[in-house]
Amino acid sequence: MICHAVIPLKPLARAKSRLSDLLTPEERQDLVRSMFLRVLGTLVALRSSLLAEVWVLTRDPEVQDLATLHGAPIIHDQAEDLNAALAQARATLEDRGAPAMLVLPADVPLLSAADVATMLELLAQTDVVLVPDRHGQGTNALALHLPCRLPFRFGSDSALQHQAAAAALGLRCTILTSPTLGLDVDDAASLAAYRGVGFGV
Ligand SMILES: Nc1nc2c(ncn2[C@@H]2O[C@H](COP(=O)(O)OP(=O)(O)OP(=O)(O)O)[C@@H](O)[C@H]2O)c(=O)[nH]1
Ligand SMILES: C=C(OP(=O)(O)O)C(=O)O
Repeated sequence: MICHAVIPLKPLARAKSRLSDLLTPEERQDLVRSMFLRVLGTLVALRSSLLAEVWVLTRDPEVQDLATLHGAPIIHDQAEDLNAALAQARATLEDRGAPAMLVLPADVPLLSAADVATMLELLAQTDVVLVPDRHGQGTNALALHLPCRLPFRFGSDSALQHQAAAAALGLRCTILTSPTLGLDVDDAASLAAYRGVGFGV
């Protein structure tokens, strides 16, 4: 399954606001930048094998420069929020005839090549693959065949929201739990877990 990965990233200066009590603005930006580069590095290493392309969805000029340094094309985020930005990115991929889309946020730094391979293996047998966060509530990754009408429902309880939206469209949704991809760093506990494995500011 040749797939296009999309990494959405909001402006660094606004990222990880939930960590503002713990980290200074500079520490937050360093954390987000380092996590993004880990995710980007993992994915660009899979181009020409599992992935046809790795796109970075952002409006932040620094993030665009980092993506370009890694040979990743930009989708300039012109939307109001994450779900609208992902819909914009999906339209771009569909216009290019991409057969599948893999959404991987920039805050899942333990992402492994095996995670990507497993998601794409599962996608060959289903309509949607969803990786929930470690609590089973958020959505840490989503793989779709294109074209696809599934609405993006990132936000609170998004794992259930995406499953319900898939069911409403008659789409089969396969859940993949992963100890690596299941960790998104967005609060004190997940930051401690990330630091516990030897990373993170
Ligand atoms: N391009 C783009 N990416 C976004 C947008 N909103 C969130 N993201 C990214 O989507 C991923 C998951 O979002 P969150 O977990 O909410 O991350 P966050 O917004 O930095 O965290 P908080 O500010 O604490 O809510 C992260 O990589 C964000 O940078 C958006 O409007 N546009
Ligand atoms: C946007 C999401 O991430 P978080 O829950 O970390 O905000 C989500 O899981 O839908």
